[in-house]
Amino acid sequence: MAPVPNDLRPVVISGPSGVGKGTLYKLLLERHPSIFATSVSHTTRDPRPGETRDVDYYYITMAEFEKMIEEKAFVENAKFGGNRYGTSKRTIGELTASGKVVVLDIEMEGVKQIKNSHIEARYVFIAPPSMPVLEKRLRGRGTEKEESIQKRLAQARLELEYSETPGAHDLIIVNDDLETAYTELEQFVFKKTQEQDAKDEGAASVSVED
Ligand SMILES: Nc1ncnc2c1ncn2[C@@H]1O[C@H](COP(=O)(O)OP(=O)(O)OP(=O)(O)O)[C@@H](O)[C@H]1O
Repeated sequence: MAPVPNDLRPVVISGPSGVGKGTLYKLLLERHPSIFATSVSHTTRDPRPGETRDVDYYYITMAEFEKMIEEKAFVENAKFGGNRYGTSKRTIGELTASGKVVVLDIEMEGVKQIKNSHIEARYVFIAPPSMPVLEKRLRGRGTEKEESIQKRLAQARLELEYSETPGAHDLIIVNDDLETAYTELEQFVFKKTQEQDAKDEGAASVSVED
């Protein structure tokens, strides 16, 4: 039977491009589909062939997007190639209220925004074993041109620097061996909160006295 998580706070996964965030994120959702959920983002870009409205994205106009920013409806939002993307507080709130643990795959600026939005969340940073290994994975994936690889490696250095800021993340996982990294992630997300630990200890001592 699938374990039940004690902590429903969203899990924000970040780390440099090519480090394996997407791979770890997908494993978590595949192995525990009834526990974890992805949050559907809002975007101003048009749907691509094969995408489904309200499943892949909530497609909205630029005016609607700007209104949502004004209303502080997003925990984070970003612009890529002229299009805007955002994660809404409401989407996260509804999923959490339905008992799911929301997992977010977010880049560094988004992580900083989520922290400023003051939502309760847990922050996991995925680090590469080394820069040469990261470069090898980026090249091995075969999805990037040379210029894009260099850009991603430069950004990776900034992300690694940020990960060294005390308190920036609750956990840093070095993704060397995939299954080992996955186990660390799983253990972290199923960990009890300190309050639950204290409550359980209290309950245990009562039963001992009984
Ligand atoms: N522990 C690992 N050992 C070896 N290869 C790995 C490991 N984890 C992931 N990979 C491989 O590294 C490549 C990059 O992984 P992935 O696409 O998940 O990275 P990402 O961090 O999500 O990148 P992006 O932010 O660009 O989407 C993939 O080809 C993946 O199969």
